Amino acid sequence: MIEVAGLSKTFVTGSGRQRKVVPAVRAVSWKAADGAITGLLGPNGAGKTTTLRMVAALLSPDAGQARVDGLEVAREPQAALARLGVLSDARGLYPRLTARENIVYHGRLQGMRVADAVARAEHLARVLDMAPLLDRRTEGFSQGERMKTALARALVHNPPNIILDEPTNGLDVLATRALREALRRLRNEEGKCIVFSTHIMQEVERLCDHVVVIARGTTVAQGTVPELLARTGQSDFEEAFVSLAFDDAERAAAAGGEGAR
Ligand SMILES: Nc1ncnc2c1ncn2[C@@H]1O[C@H](COP(=O)(O)OP(=O)(O)OP(=O)(O)O)[C@@H](O)[C@H]1O
Repeated sequence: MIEVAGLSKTFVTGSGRQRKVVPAVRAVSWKAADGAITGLLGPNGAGKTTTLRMVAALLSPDAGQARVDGLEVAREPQAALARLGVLSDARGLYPRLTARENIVYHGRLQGMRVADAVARAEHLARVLDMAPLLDRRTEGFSQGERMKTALARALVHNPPNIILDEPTNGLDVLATRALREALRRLRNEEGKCIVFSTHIMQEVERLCDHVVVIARGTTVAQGTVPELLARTGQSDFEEAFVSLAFDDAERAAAAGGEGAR
């Protein structure tokens, strides 16, 4: 289970007249259950990546906590990360190593024995339907092949929790479907707690058991897709999202832009 409570982060860039204060995440709170897929849905710049980076101990929060299976990430990062798989958008594979070597190497970094990491790579190759890739160098892999390899690498230590930052970025329709299928399997067969960020409504509708809508750095709504539809009185999820995530001025500006084209 992943739990975020009152999480906040402000970035300060530049100095003097160039000084800018960006409140990226403001008191964000949500819970992601085991055996469920939770989607963080928000427009560009809403604070999704910053939130997930705090969950992954890559950034420290100014206030609030992120907990992984009850372990506070900022206080016990190693124990929390042992229970967390992280797939960031930078896939960061070693091109000269095969997919198997990339996965096993990551397992070694996680403190696994070689034999265990090798066995786990084989298992994940079956679950993620990527066995033919295992002995190829990752140099030249397609986006979808890279994504599968990176996902296997993130899962090598068999973490009960997984976070993925915009995992379908750059994937074509078949690779996106394959990823969705893989995430469903990890939820249904292994009971994982899965959290992913996206700004794509269809992905959320097709995949998510729970949706957290983030806008302007804060949580504006959460629930199932039918609950969010009922709450906004909409039958179309895109309309529901727009009414939750944008204020009147933003909606009017977007409508003006559409009319002008
Ligand atoms: N290292 C940083 N320094 C300064 N500002 C930052 C930094 N990282 C993020 N921000 C700002 O924080 C805000 C939230 O960014 P974030 O990347 O978390 O949004 P996001 O919801 O993931 O957006 P997207 O869907 O566009 O990736 C943005 O205004 C962004 O410019």
